Amino acid sequence: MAARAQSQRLVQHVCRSWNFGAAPSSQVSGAGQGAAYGRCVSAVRAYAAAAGDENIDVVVVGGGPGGYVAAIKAAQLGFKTTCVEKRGSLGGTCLNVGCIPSKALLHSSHMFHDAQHNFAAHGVTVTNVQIDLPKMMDQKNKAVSGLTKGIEGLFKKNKVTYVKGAGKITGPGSVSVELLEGGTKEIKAKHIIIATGSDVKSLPGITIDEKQIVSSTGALALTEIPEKMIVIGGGYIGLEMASVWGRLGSEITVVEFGDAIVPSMDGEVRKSFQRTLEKQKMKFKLKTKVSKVEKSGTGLKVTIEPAAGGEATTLDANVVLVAAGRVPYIKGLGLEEVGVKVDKFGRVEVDDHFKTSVDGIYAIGDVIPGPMLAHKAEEDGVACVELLAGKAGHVNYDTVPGVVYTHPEVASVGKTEEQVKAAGIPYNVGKFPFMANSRARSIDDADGLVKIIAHKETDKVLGVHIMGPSAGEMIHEACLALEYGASSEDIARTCHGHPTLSEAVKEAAMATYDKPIHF
Ligand SMILES: Cc1cc2nc3c(=O)[nH]c(=O)nc-3n(C[C@H](O)[C@H](O)[C@H](O)COP(=O)(O)OP(=O)(O)OC[C@H]3O[C@@H](n4cnc5c(N)ncnc54)[C@H](O)[C@@H]3O)c2cc1C
Ligand SMILES: NC(=O)c1ccc[n+]([C@@H]2O[C@H](COP(=O)([O-])OP(=O)(O)OC[C@H]3O[C@@H](n4cnc5c(N)ncnc54)[C@H](O)[C@@H]3O)[C@@H](O)[C@H]2O)c1
Repeated sequence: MAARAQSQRLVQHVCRSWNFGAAPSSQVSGAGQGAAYGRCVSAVRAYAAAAGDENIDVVVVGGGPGGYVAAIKAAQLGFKTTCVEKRGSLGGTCLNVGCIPSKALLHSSHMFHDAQHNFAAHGVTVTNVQIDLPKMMDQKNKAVSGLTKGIEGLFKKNKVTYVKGAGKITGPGSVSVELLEGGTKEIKAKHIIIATGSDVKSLPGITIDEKQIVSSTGALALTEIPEKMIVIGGGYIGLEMASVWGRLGSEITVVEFGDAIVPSMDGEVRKSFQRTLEKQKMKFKLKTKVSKVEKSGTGLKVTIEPAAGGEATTLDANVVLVAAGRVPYIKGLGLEEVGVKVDKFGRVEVDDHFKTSVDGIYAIGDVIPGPMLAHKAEEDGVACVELLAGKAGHVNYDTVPGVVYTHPEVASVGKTEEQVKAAGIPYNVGKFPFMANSRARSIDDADGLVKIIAHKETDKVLGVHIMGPSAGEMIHEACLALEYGASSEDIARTCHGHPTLSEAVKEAAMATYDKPIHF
């Protein structure tokens, strides 16, 4: 605040001394003079902006979960920090067009579906359940704007300078920002952190218009419920958005190139998950690719063919969602000019201290290798600035959980059974179904299981996979177990509250090294 007031006084002083009149608000002496003063203020401000900020310790390019968390942590560690973001709001993909709006719509659509199909079994009768889509979207937008503004508040609280504009690295220690309000700003800093995230992977022959042929961004803002929706890609985005629109009444077909949905998931859990989604009326076309999407009247004609090649067929749809993965976003950053190396997938190459190939330039989050997840980006951000501060920052990518927020949710951490087998590690498996869990039965939401994989000789937990209600909340005791090198017996002998869904984790652990009680 003091710096701002000081610069305000400086601008007034320069304009008065240049005889452009007085500040119109304080000493009004004619419209002409006021306008001249205004022009002078703008000119001096533009000059000051172009002259730039010196003596910055850390400049973070990108204000997503990686970038904004890195900026806050850097400021907390005593670095003079600036964060450059070109979107016009903080929070990146996650808060604006990713995690948050998708979870808002998943929750709203789940409530609608529950009211229609599940309330009656609990003796709650509701008739004529309706969807007010604009209101549903309003609630989503409110959640997004509240959270993005909250980050601006955190920046103020932690004294992070927020520069709105597109940053380009012009050399080690130099970032030139094309300001959203016009003009440019030069920033000189000791350390530059690239946190520019990722963007939708486009597919040949398919042009996204964000109305009928949409990426996740368009799928989060449809103004009508499509009668038929084709989802290209049976991964995280595909299945979450398919759940949203399927629950609201769309007929869903998921076209997946691979021979299974969510390829990173444990095979047994994935099979069970697919069966559950099929019960929810989702249709799957595996080992299939979409080669073309054309407009046909008011709808779309979608050409599909076997992934391995073969005869093409067509499907009709009102909306096609392209959800075949995301790619790192480095457009306009000037990486090639400054010599920052990227790998063949376009990811910025970093060492285990987040250092790029150029001294003083670091990278974190979706733009570097590793799972493209918000919590991983945040951990990268914290570890990166801790290392800059001479501390021991580290992220263990083997214990980053993955959660698909469908219903039931699927959450996992560590190795799948396939991975353990392929690595030739001797192992035990323990499983426990939610059908045998008293809490799941009492709330009539018992689809799914907990599966634990532990080393056969040491009993050390290697992987935990949960499909069930609130799996995304339950997975964290497994993350802790993996972080601390716990055994399945450690989990089993830990007292769990009753009746809770988490007791299924305890029982699965009992089944891993011994026997469960309730199954
Ligand atoms: C629909 C959807 C749902 C998702 N749901 C989840 C979920 O539930 N859980 C989860 O963990 N992950 C989820 N993700 C993934 C998650 O959003 C990303 O992993 C996370 O946002 C990555 O954070 P980041 O900071 O690396 O990048 P981003 O969040 O992409 O942020 C990068 C920011 O940098 C800005 N930027 C880019 N270039 C420049 C430049 N030159 N100058 C200034 N600014 C620039 C961009 O505008 C952007 O705001 C989801 C993604 C999508 C698309
Ligand atoms: N809940 C969450 O944490 C969450 C939610 C959404 C997104 N995300 C993140 O965003 C990233 C992107 O999500 P996504 O679902 O787009 O990617 P994804 O990698 O999860 O899934 C993409 C799927 O598309 C398939 N595919 C690829 N090319 C294809 C083609 N031509 N035709 C048909 N199928 C094809 C792949 O085999 C894969 O199954 C994810 O990697 C994830 O990290 C996370």
